[in-house]
Amino acid sequence: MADEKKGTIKLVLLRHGQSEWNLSNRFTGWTDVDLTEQGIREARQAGQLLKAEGLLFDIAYTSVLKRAIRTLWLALDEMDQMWIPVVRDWRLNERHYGGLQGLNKAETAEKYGNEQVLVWRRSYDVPPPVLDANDPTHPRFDPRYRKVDPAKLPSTESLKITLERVMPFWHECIVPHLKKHETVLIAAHGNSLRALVKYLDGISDDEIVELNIPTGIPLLYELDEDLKVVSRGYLGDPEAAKAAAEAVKNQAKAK
Ligand SMILES: O=C(O)[C@@H](CO)OP(=O)(O)O
Repeated sequence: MADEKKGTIKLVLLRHGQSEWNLSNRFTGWTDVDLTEQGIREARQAGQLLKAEGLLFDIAYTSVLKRAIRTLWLALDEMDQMWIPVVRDWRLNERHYGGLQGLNKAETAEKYGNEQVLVWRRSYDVPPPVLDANDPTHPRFDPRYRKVDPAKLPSTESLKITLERVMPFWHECIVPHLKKHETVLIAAHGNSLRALVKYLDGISDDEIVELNIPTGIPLLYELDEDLKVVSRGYLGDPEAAKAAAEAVKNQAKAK
């Protein structure tokens, strides 16, 4: 239900709650791990914050990975809005982490150095090492992607490559709803959301290195008619959001 036509347009970006591989500190990417107990609590708390904000969503979008899908369900459940239309699309998936998927982040930093790992994790256009196309975990063997053009299925992705698949989905599928003044919720992942935030906030390729998105804290945008950002901010305690983003940043440091 559109908010008053003259008011700002509301968009919420929500990173999934803590996943099993966030807990074990492993590069996750397209690996379909579930939420931990803490992740479930985070998703429910996110729903409570959205409820307290009085948001009534018209449509929600998520990836085809269960940590984001379940986060969306739990948040919608808290708001008693499980009835809204939900679109799942692979283009909102986490960035594909290539050959790093499954490796422990701190151990990888010990082996290759903090700087190399920072480049792999946060540089704009340097992709991590590729995942062998014959590796059984390659997306081309996963039935959920059977209708995706195999040429589009990644073996690794930089943030730039991620952005290049997220943005067409944004323009084709999400923008038309925002233009109708609908209130939109996107439950996705650290790096697919970094790509969107980079675009919305006009963050440069260099500055994006510093941006980390915490799990399970809704980021509310208010947009004008041209979908330019009027305001943005995490719901709830701003200090908690800052501390959680700092913790994400420090996950991949050698001990
Ligand atoms: O492992 C991943 O897929 C992502 C998100 O958890 O990690 P990072 O924050 O290191 O990009």
